[in-house]
Amino acid sequence: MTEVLRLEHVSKSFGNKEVLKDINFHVNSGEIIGYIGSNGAGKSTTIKIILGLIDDYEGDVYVFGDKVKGKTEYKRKIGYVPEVSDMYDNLTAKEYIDFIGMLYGINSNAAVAKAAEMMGVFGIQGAMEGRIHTFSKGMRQKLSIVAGMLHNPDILFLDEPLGGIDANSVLVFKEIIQKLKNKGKTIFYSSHILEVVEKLSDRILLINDGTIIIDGSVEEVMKKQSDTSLESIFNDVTGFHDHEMLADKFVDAFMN
Ligand SMILES: Nc1ncnc2c1ncn2[C@@H]1O[C@H](COP(=O)(O)OP(=O)(O)OP(=O)(O)O)[C@@H](O)[C@H]1O
Repeated sequence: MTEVLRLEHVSKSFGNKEVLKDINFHVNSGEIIGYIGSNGAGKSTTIKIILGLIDDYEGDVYVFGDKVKGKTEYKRKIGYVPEVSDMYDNLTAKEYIDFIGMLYGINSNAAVAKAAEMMGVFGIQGAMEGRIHTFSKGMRQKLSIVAGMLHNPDILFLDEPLGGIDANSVLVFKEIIQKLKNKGKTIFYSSHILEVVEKLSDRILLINDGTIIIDGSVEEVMKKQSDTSLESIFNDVTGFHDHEMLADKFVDAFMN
């Protein structure tokens, strides 16, 4: 097993708001990491720092042992499927894939042929000539997945990747993740759908208010917390027990 990613004492503030507070973890090849936390906990900020989209942070990020601050070459080893993709809506899928291929130095015909095969797996091969602004939410997300994986990255960051994707393609996607793991790829999976995270992940990283409060295998974490599901662990460690009261409050307001 090779160490592919390490964060050492990473902290980040926006103005006087401390969003990440001394984050430390490392990840090995072939691991599927479920990165979870409440809204605003700091998940996307962590991922953006690793991707080099935010570079004014404290501490260090290492990818394959090299410090990445200020560097770009390492980005070829990383794939990113964002939660909301900034696609160029007026392009066709083919033009978009061509553009992504160009960014990674993949020849146009090879990029389009590879994408067509991957899109076919998700049942959207017919969309290649369509303009992205005409796509459904799920079609956009499938194209985003294909685009993020086109360059055969070693580490894949998936931020809520299943949004809008139909149940059959979700099944295929979960299999793909397992098979990529078996090929030694590392998957960093961030999602609020905890049933999926629980099933997919080898290891859970739970960030709360900018601090990693859980780091361990799903079994270890459940044993330690004496809980039976990731959802109840999440509720417990984030100190949330008010769902019934809050639902009553909402319904009361609704009925008034
Ligand atoms: N560019 C920015 N400027 C100011 N504050 C920011 C910026 N980006 C993020 N934040 C703040 O940092 C905190 C963490 O945000 P982040 O997007 O990392 O959370 P998250 O865990 O990904 O949340 P979610 O689950 O809702 O996607 C939030 O309070 C957010 O308002």
